[in-house]
Amino acid sequence: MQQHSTLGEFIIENQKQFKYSSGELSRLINSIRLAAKVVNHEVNKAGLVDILGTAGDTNIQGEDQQKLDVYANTIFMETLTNRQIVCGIASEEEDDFVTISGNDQTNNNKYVVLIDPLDGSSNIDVNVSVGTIFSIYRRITNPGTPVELKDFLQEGNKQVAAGYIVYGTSTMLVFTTGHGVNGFTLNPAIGTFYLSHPDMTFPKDGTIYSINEGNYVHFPQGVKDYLKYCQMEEGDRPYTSRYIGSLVSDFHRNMIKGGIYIYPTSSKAPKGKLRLLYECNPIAFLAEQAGGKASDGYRRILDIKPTELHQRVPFFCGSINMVDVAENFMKNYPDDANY
Ligand SMILES: O=P(O)(O)OC[C@H]1O[C@](O)(COP(=O)(O)O)[C@@H](O)[C@@H]1O
Ligand SMILES: [Mg+2]
Ligand SMILES: [Mg+2]
Repeated sequence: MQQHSTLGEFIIENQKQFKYSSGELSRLINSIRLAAKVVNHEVNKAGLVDILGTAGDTNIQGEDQQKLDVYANTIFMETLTNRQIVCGIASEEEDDFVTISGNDQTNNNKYVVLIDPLDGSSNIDVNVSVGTIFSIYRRITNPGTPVELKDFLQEGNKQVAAGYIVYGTSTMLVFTTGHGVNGFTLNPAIGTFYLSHPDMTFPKDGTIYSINEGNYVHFPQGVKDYLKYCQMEEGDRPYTSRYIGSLVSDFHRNMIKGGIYIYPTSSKAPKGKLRLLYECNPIAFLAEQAGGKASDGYRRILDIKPTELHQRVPFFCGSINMVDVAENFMKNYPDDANY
């Protein structure tokens, strides 16, 4: 007999904790749960169906869209649109934000969602775990009026909820509404998410670092110095290098075991690679809610004022003591703070 509470039960039990709890946020998280199950079903049989490889188009960031990027985007967009629970959606795979309006062209809903439908796209074809990342804000324009860009360009510290789904050895949905972080594992036999990881907490320290060292020559000096520190024979070092190449999966492992993930600027990617609004902000919110830390090497990610929908920022995220040490190396090169 299943002892764990289900995600549905957890949402009902904790709804009163949700900011402005009127049931709308619960319905929204429930819809994300539904879309996650549909995408999970397709991910699991990738290789048997025509879902591998590129879709033939590029997104606004010039990346070749994978078929699963497009599929996951369609499922999340349709699921959230059809249920009339959001007033706008921004996605990695959509050039501009999408306004969801009712039959009367207005929308009285309070929330906007920003989403990375499929994270870790380079791993889809090689059967390595991938994910979905979501971030939820309360709109700042008045309900009933058209949604505007400013509803999406809010600082990360204004998020009302954020989370990810990892499609790995098991499928998990991990999220926060600002009251800690909880993880739910999908029981594929009955299609139900169960609370398997209550109150997830980032170990203050760890011995894992995650970075694409293939870009080493392009890294800022502060990052090179930190990597040398990680690899020195001293105390609990050298640390172990682990890099899956899916932000969600690397973050998930580091949150459980302790570790740091870094995607810095480089001469190839002057502003870094990861997108502030639907990758860094939601992951940073989760990290902080679990007792970890997230910055761009200098500033708290959640305090960065966004200026563009698809803007990129450098990302340092993980165990608080490890991020502190990495930042101390970056501080030696203050000019690199102006990326
Ligand atoms: O291959 P690289 O340059 O190391 O980049 C890997 C990083 O890029 C990403 O794949 C970017 O996300 P998308 O796959 O959603 O575009 C991260 O998940 C991952 O951490
Ligand atoms: Mg991504
Ligand atoms: Mg993506």
